[in-house]
Amino acid sequence: MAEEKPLVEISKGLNGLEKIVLRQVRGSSTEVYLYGGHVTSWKNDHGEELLFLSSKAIFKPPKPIRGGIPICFPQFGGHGNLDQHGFARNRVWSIDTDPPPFPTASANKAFVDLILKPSEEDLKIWPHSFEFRLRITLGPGGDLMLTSRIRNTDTKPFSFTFAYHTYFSVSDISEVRVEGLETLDYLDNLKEKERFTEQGDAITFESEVDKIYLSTPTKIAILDHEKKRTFVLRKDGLPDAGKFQLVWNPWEKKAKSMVDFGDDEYKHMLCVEAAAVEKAITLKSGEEWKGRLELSAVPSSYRSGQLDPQRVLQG
Ligand SMILES: O=P(O)(O)OC[C@H]1O[C@@H](O)[C@H](O)[C@@H](O)[C@@H]1O
Repeated sequence: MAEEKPLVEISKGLNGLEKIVLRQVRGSSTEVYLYGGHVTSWKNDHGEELLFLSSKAIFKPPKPIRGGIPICFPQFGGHGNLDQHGFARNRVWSIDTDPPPFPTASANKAFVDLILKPSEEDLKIWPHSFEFRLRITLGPGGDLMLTSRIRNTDTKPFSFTFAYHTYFSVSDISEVRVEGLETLDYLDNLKEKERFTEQGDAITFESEVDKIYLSTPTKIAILDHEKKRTFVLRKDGLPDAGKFQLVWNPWEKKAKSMVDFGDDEYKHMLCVEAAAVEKAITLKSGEEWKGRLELSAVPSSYRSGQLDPQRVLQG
């Protein structure tokens, strides 16, 4: 019998938008829309969804998709003249059929390479030529990796901010802890970016949160007690970017004000975003920046004390 191989399929998604489905032999899968270069689904070997996608998400340009992993580029949030979070998340990307060599081995991995180049219209609002290559990889064990390679193809330098705006699916936000950010300094977006220091143990949630943590470690864990699941987030090669981590949950009031978000859905999501925000990245002509995010979901028996979160962080 032929050996089973990971699969890469192109199909039509919602509203006829093109999507790519990556499947691993043990059952994990991920879906990526060309619209936004946007990962909308990531399932483990048991077919359980690991990312949050709003039931009210609007899969129609120019509205970005609510949930999954939006790519914020060339501007994070309102830090500039562009629309919130830049335009990469609401442009149609292409499949990159001839990507430059990739340093890591691809054996047994399912992956797809996407590319975004600015259109004439984009150049009017952000006058810099670039090539943004995004590789999305599903490892044999179901780990999801996103690698961004952004090249300045212009004659002049440019600067940008960036984020992987990852929406995780959680059973109940009040049962969730984030480990790895405790005792760090953060800027509070809800208090005009005033700087505070996180006190005490792991981060828990009981109201709206919109914080930019500074000088964060390369590994962070999200513990979902009810689901007995721990997400481990690793970021590599994000030299400056790796120092920032955003944590966002709109909570009840803001949720109600968002057209593409269910009133109660804030209970089932948490955004923990690897980002380059406070200090923009500058690329000279011909230079390339690379930022990688790796996500894994492991069963945790944290409640019964079998899994020490510190081991997850340091291991
Ligand atoms: O509604 P958007 O544009 O997708 O943004 C969602 C949120 O994204 C977060 O990253 C920001 O810190 C929040 O301030 C913002 O509300």
